[in-house]
Amino acid sequence: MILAHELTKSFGARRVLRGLDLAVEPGAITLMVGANGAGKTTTLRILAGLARADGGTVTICGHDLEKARGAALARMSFLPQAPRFHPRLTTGQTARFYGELRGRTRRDVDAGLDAWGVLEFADVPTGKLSGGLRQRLALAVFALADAPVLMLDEPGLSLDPQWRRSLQDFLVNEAERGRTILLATHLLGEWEGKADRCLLVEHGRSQGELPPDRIRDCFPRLERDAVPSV
Ligand SMILES: Nc1ncnc2c1ncn2[C@@H]1O[C@H](COP(=O)(O)OP(=O)(O)OP(=O)(O)O)[C@@H](O)[C@H]1O
Repeated sequence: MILAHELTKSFGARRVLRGLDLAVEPGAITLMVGANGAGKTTTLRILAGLARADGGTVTICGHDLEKARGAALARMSFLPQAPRFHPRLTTGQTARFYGELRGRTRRDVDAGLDAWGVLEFADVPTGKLSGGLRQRLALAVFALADAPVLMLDEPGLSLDPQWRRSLQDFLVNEAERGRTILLATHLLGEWEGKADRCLLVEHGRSQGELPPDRIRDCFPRLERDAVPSV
């Protein structure tokens, strides 16, 4: 379970989060949608412990992210919007590094690379992978954590339709296993009818929920940019 209460964050004079609350339940896929600049990435980075909020609290599976940081971080896996790896390390070296951090065997790592179709690139430096292949490596690393809380920032953008479908199947299955899944996306059509909940973020605040089977109809303004005023 992910709980956030009254999150605030500013970059200089720009107030990006203005008291954002959210509660994300286990056993479901919860989308976070909103216009460009609404604050989705900022929220996810705070929830993942990569950025500090100016105010508010975050709890991951009952562990306060400030007071019990290690316990909270150990229960989550985060896929950033543009994952970056050391360009000279190979796909296999990269996955094994993260696998070791999470206590996975070499066999688990290879199975993960295979599941995401990148085992055949195990000896290729990550700097030479295409964008989609790099994203599939990132997904393999993300999945290796086998964490109860999964957070993803626009995971499908660089994937071809077949792998976007595989990603969806993976997340539906993880939700059925009881994982807590929070995913920021603009690919609304793909998730209609697949996600369980859809949280709307506008101008750094939660603005309620959209029906998960009619997301596009309910929020046509997502087509436009809407950068919050300072
Ligand atoms: N490091 C930063 N320094 C300054 N401003 C930032 C920084 N990171 C984000 N912002 C600003 O915060 C606002 C929210 O950005 P954020 O990336 O959270 O939005 P988003 O909802 O994820 O948008 P998108 O849909 O375009 O990915 C934007 O106005 C952005 O320019």
